[in-house]
Amino acid sequence: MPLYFFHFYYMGQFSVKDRIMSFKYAFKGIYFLLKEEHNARIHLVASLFVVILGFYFRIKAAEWQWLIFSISFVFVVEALNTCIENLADFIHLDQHPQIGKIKDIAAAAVLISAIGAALIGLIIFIPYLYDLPS
Ligand SMILES: Nc1ncnc2c1ncn2[C@@H]1O[C@H](COP(=O)(O)OP(=O)(O)OP(=O)(O)O)[C@@H](O)[C@H]1O
Repeated sequence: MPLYFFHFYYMGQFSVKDRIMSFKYAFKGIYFLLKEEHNARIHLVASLFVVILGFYFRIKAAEWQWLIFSISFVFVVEALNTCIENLADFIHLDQHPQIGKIKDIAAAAVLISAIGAALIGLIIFIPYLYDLPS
């Protein structure tokens, strides 16, 4: 019997219903993120503003690609940061220097992604704002 047969056997039956449910859970995750994380809401407002600006200046396809990538990247990092914070609180609700360090490093990841996104935004929009060749 080929090895991959056992692999698929142990994975269980493929189910369209289960796949649809996994989408539902993921959307629930987006709902939790926007409901509980103020930073995610700020990012949403900033993203909408930048998208409106993109349409206003009719930016190029390659510029949209960078914009979409940086917007989604910050959301991804924010979601992972929220997971880490929730897990840390679940494991150890009391104050602990190690938990503090873990949360600080997770917050650093969000900050780094946000700085990167802001720089990409500036590189795209400054030429449009000052009518420079982009
Ligand atoms: N259990 C803990 N032990 C030690 N320090 C902690 C603990 N919980 C939080 N801290 C410190 O407080 C900071 C803020 O933690 P908190 O969980 O409030 O995140 P937050 O500021 O609400 O983050 P976000 O804005 O992403 O929701 C952490 O980065 C960490 O330095």
